[in-house]
Amino acid sequence: MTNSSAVVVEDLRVRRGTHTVLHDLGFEVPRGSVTGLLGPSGCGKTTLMRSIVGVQIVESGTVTVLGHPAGSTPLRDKIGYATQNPSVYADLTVSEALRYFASILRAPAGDVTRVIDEVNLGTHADHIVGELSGGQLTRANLAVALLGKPELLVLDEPTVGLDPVLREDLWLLFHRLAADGVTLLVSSHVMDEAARCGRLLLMREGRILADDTPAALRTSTGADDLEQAFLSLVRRQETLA
Ligand SMILES: Nc1ncnc2c1ncn2[C@@H]1O[C@H](COP(=O)(O)OP(=O)(O)OP(=O)(O)O)[C@@H](O)[C@H]1O
Repeated sequence: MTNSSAVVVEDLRVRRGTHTVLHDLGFEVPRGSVTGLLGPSGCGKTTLMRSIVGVQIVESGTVTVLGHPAGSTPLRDKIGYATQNPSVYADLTVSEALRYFASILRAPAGDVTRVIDEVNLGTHADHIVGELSGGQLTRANLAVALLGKPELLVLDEPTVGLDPVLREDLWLLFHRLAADGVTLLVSSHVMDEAARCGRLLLMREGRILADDTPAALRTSTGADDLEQAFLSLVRRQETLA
C-alpha cells in the first residue's frame, strides 16, 4: 500500500444472502482523485461502497481507508457517504436538517451555509425536505455528506434525477473538491458520466473489468466512447470465460 492511496482493497469477498456479490476484488483509489465506479444495475457498486464506508459485513479480504481499517473509529469524521436513498428528515427544513447533522458531526456552524451553497440549494434552504423535488432531495442528501469537510467522499449515484445543468454544476464541484485534496468515489450506471472521472473502475457481476483512466480505456479497447469500451471489455471477458 502506498501513502498516495486513499482506499486500498485486497481480495475482498462479500456475500449477501445466498449469493457472492463481490468476488475477490483488489484495487486502489488514489488520493485527490475523482474515481468513477461504473457498471450495470446489480453489479455490486453499492455493496462495494458499503464495504469502503465500513457498514457491510465482509466474508474475507481487507479494506483500508486513509490508512485505517474500514469502519474503524479514526475514520468517523473523515468520510462523507451519500446513500442512494436520501436519509434527510422529511419534516424539517433543509437548513434545520443540516444543522441537526452538523451538530452530530460537530461540524463548524458556518458549514451549513457552505454546503447548501455548494449544492445550489440556497433558494430552498427554508423549504420542508418532504416538499422538495427528487433532484432537490438528492442535493440535500449530498449536502449532508459534505458537512465537516471529509477527506473521502463516497457518493452513490449522486446525479440521478438531475437536469444537465445541475449535473454539470455537481461535476464541477467534485473536481473542485478533488483539487483541494479530497478523494471522491462516485458511482453511476450512466456511461456518459464516465468521461467526467479522472479514473474509472468498471464493474460487472461483482468483478472489476477495468481500473484505468478514461483515455487509457479508449486506447486499450480501440473504442471511440466509453460505452463501447465497456462492451468491448465485456465481450473480451466472455471470450476468456
Ligand atoms: N440486502 C440484500 N440481501 C441480499 N442480496 C442483496 C441485498 N442487497 C443487494 N443484494 C444483491 O447484491 C447484488 C449487488 O447489489 P448492489 O446494490 O450492490 O448493486 P448496484 O450495482 O449498486 O445496483 P444499482 O445500480 O441498481 O444500485 C444484487 O444482485 C442484489 O440483488
